[in-house]
Order: sequence, then structure tokens, then C-alpha cells
Amino acid sequence: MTQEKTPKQIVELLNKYIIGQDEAKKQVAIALYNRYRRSQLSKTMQQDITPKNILMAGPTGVGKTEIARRLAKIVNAPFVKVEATKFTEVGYVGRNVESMVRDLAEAAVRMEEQEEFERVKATATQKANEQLVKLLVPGIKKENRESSMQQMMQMLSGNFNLDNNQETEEVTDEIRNQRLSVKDQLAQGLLEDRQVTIEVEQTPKANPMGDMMGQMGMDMSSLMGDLLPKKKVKRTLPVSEAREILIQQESKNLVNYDSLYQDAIEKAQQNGIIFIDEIDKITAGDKRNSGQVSREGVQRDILPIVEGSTVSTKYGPVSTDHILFIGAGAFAESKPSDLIPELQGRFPIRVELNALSQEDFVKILKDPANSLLKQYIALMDADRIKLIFTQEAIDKIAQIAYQVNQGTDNIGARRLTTILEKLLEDVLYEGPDMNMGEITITEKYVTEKLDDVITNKDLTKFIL
Ligand SMILES: Nc1ncnc2c1ncn2[C@@H]1O[C@H](COP(=O)(O)OP(=O)(O)OP(=O)(O)O)[C@@H](O)[C@H]1O
Repeated sequence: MTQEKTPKQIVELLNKYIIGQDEAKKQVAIALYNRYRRSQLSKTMQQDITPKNILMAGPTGVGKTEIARRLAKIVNAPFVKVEATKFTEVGYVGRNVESMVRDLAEAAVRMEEQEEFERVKATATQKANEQLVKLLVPGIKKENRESSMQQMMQMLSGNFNLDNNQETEEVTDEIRNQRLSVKDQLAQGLLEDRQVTIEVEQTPKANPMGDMMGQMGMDMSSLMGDLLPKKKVKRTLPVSEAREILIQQESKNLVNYDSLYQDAIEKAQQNGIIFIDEIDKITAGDKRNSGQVSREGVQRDILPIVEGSTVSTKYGPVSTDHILFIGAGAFAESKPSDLIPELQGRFPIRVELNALSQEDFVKILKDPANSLLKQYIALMDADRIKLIFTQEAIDKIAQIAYQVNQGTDNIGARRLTTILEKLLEDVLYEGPDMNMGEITITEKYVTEKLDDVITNKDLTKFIL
């Protein structure tokens, strides 16, 4: 296991995206680094030192998930979020909790695939373009009796090779020249709208049986997929879209999936992070969810996974020994001490996240690298409109968000999203037709646009 970043460096990176919650940021960074420290020890020593997972307590929308998700991004770790309450639903059985590890393996495979696709991109694009040239200037299909005879002989001898189109295609000098010129035009982007017909694999439809098998740890579509040839259909598309599909197909051919799966499993085992939300709702102390699958039962099912066990996935067995688990919940009606003792022991690091203040909201709107305001500014920029917010307007938005949270449900920073959407609806709708190079959102605009909604409680609940 490699660990390129120290806890301090991790916190510095988290600071770019998350406002406040300093203690939580520090603790996740330490926990992550401790996992690396433990992996450096001898196997026997490792067994004696149990991994230290984290329990985050705090109201909704204050950054619990965001911290964990960002942490994973920063260290390029596969990440999944599950709701613990999902496992209390009727229809779930003990084994299902293992699905969180399967999902992690899946996430790791997707990450590795993305990296590999990036690595082979240049080659895949080149091959895709070569195919496009052939599709745009097809060769002459040879109705060659000899070759039909050969095919027949091959089939009789059990040697099926139905994909020998190229062999029966004649390429004259003229075609060769045409292809050269088309290759040039393609490179210059002149043929992007021309239609071509390509073969694409049809994705199998989801079926309920598959879902059931999935819950039992089997993946029907991949089982069947391995046995049956994938169904191909012909589609006619513009070159620009066809190229994307061909690149995808070529990339898949260029990637060695056996080693990709191995790498992905290694990554999930060594770097994986599983975020278990609503863990407070599976305690005996919580009064909700009664009459469903026993909450303590779910805790007992989760325990072996957190303690370290091996879960079979369709990519191979995954050991959970080094996976970092982050439990989170509001813990409003229950306490961490309501969890079964064994589970409490597996989550020894406890952090509380604070409710967000009006000042925090101002910072959340402005400061993070991809803050909400920056997102809207970027969106409008696509229409070549410069969107400007005055400081007073930003303060007003934060104040309204804070007030609405106090007056109705406190949903934390999520309130900012609904408020901004309402505030900017006219700008988003009319902006492109307004022929304005610049739109400034002032405090007055915020007040006028939102006042009606705020003063009417029913409207507030519905819209904001
Ligand atoms: N402290 C913060 N700094 C920056 N953004 C935040 C902060 N807290 C919340 N947000 C924003 O609000 C959204 C919701 O936060 P998050 O998903 O972390 O909630 P949570 O605390 O995990 O609550 P829940 O348990 O209900 O999921 C995030 O997408 C993020 O953009």
C-alpha cells in the first residue's frame, strides 16, 4: 500500500471543498493514514491492531458524506455509500449486507476501467478513425465462389469464422485514394455529420430474476453474458457519435480485463472506503423502523464485514481487512452507545459535526473549488453571459437559507441548492434570449424574487 499524502496534506486538500468541520476532517485524515501505517506492519502485528473506523454524528446536510466522498477522491480510492436502513427493509436477508463490498468492487472496476481507457485512448481513437474511413468508403464485396466454397469447407470442418468480411473485400486503387482523402477530411473534422451504420451491442434488459440473483450474490447478466454471444444491432449515426461508440469498443479490445479485475480488487481491498449512512437508525434506541427486519440483526450482519472477512464478488474474493468504514448518522434519537458493543468497538473514532451557521453558508456559496455560485456562473458562461453576484446578494441568500432552515426542516447546506434554483429560474430561462453580456444579482433582486415564497409558509415548504 502506498500513501502519498500525509494527514496534514489531506486536510489541506479537504479545506478546498469543505467549510468548517475541522475536527471531522482531521479525524478522517488520521484514520486513512493509520490504515497505511497498519499495512506496513508484520501480519501478526496487523492482526493485533484492529483497524480504527470512524463514526460521524451530525445533523443532515452539514458535510458528512461530502467529507468522505472528497477524501476518497483526493486519494483516488474506490468509494461507496450505503444506507444502513436499507438492510432493515422486508425482503432483505443477512447476506445482503455483503452487497456493500460487491458494490465497492464494482466501483473499483469502473475506476480501473476509466484509467485504462484513458491509457489506450490514443490507440483506440486511431483504430476507430480507421474503421470510420472504411465505413465511409467501403470496399467492393467480392461474391467469390471460391471463398464461399472455402467458407462452406470451414463450416463443415467445424471451423466457424463468420467474421471474414475483410478477406472478401476488394480494395481498388481508386478506393484506396478515396480513403486517403476521407481520412484527411475526417482529421479536419469535416465529416462529423455524415451518417454511418455500425454494429452496437445491445444492453440486456434488466429483469426481476436478475435482481433477485444479484441480491443473492450472483450476477445473472454477467453469467449469461459470458455464456451467450452479445446481441448486436445495426444503428445509423452521425460520424461524431459513431466515433465515440467505436472508441469504446476498441478500448475494450485493447484492455486486458483479467489483470484489470485483479488490480481493481487489490485497490478495493487496500484503499476502499465504505460509507454507512443512517447507522443511528439501526440501533435499538431509535424508535422508527419497528416491525421490520431486526435492527440489531442488521448490526450483527454488518459486524463480520467491518471486523474483516472475505466476500465473494463476481471479480473474485475481496478481503475487508483494510477497508475503511465510516459510519454516519444524526444520532438525534439514539447514541453511539446504543449500538451493539462489538460494533461500537469497531468504530472507536468519534467525531461530531456542527450545524452550519449563516456565515458558513456564505462561505459554502463562494469558497469551495466548485461552489454553487461558481457552478451557476460556469453554466451561464456557456451562454456567454457573465453572471455576477454582489456580496450583499450572497449575504441575503445565506440569511434566507438559514431562516428557512430554522422555520421549517433544517436540511443544512442542501437548502442553498433549492433557494438558488428558485432565485435563478428567470435568468436560466430567459438569459439566452436577453442578449445581455452581463447579469448582476443584487440584494434587491434576491429579496423581490424570494419574498413571496418566504412569507407564505406553505409555499416555502413546497418550493424551498
Ligand atoms: N461543510 C460543508 N462545506 C461545503 N459544502 C457542504 C458542507 N456541508 C454540506 N455541504 C453541501 O451540502 C450537500 C449535502 O451535504 P452532505 O451530503 O455531506 O450531507 P450529510 O451531512 O452527509 O447529510 P445526510 O446524512 O443527510 O446525507 C453537499 O453536496 C455539499 O455540497
